[in-house]
Amino acid sequence: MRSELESGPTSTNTYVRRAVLELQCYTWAKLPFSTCGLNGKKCFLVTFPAVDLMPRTLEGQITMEKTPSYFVTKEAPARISSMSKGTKLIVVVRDPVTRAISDYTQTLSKKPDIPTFESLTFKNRTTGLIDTSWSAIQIGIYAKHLENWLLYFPIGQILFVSGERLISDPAGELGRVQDFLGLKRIITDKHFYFNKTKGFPCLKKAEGSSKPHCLGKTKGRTHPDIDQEVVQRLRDFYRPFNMKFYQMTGQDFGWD
Ligand SMILES: Nc1ncnc2c1ncn2[C@@H]1O[C@H](COP(=O)(O)OS(=O)(=O)O)[C@@H](OP(=O)(O)O)[C@H]1O
Repeated sequence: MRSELESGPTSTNTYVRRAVLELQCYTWAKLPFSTCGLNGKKCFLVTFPAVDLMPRTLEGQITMEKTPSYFVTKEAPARISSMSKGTKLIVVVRDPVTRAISDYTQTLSKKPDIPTFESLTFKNRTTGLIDTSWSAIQIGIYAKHLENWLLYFPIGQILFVSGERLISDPAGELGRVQDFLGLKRIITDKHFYFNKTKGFPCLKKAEGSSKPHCLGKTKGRTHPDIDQEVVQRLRDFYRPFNMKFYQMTGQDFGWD
């Protein structure tokens, strides 16, 4: 079985699915590698007994699975590697400060009573000590998570997609994804238009339809205003980790 795993915005998955339109594409958007206690293929099959019933991935087909939390799940690399060492991994990353605020905004939309972003950020506001145990902060330490993956996968088997460029140059970024997956470049500039109201690119035509397709209502939520001193403190906190991440991936994401 040849499989690809993707961690990051759901819509990237949608775009990739369009890129593999001519191929058969299965998507299992569940958590087989992060939630069950067993290893590798066994773990996958326990969570997905139906996998046995599915046709095998044949030449010319791609099997995809998409779960954002894999990238930060300690057990995921070993489990995935033990199921299929050749799995290609795609991770969408964005500025960790914006990511933290976005994460907080999403939680706030579900639980309006949570404390402020500023109070959750610090262990001690006076000393400026950041609370790295808060998941919104912890997830953005990409270099640390990547170290864990590199114990099981070579760096060339992981593609890092820039969340920022996915907005400013979707076709360019999707071009990299198509190349990485060994696909013909089907998705190009002509498939997108920029929707100013949404602030995101949209597909001119949705899959199997003649109508445009934009991101859903829950994407691109307005972020709350955060105290600029706190934002600066977070920028300082992430800088060394970002630099290490650029070094490890050989890509400058331009987050400073
Ligand atoms: N295509 C594309 N390009 C750039 N950015 C994108 C894209 N799709 C989703 N997003 C942004 O990613 C944030 C989380 O999105 P998702 O809800 O899809 O992620 S998740 O799969 O639920 O984790 C969310 O961030 P916020 O805008 O801060 O809420 C999305 O807007």
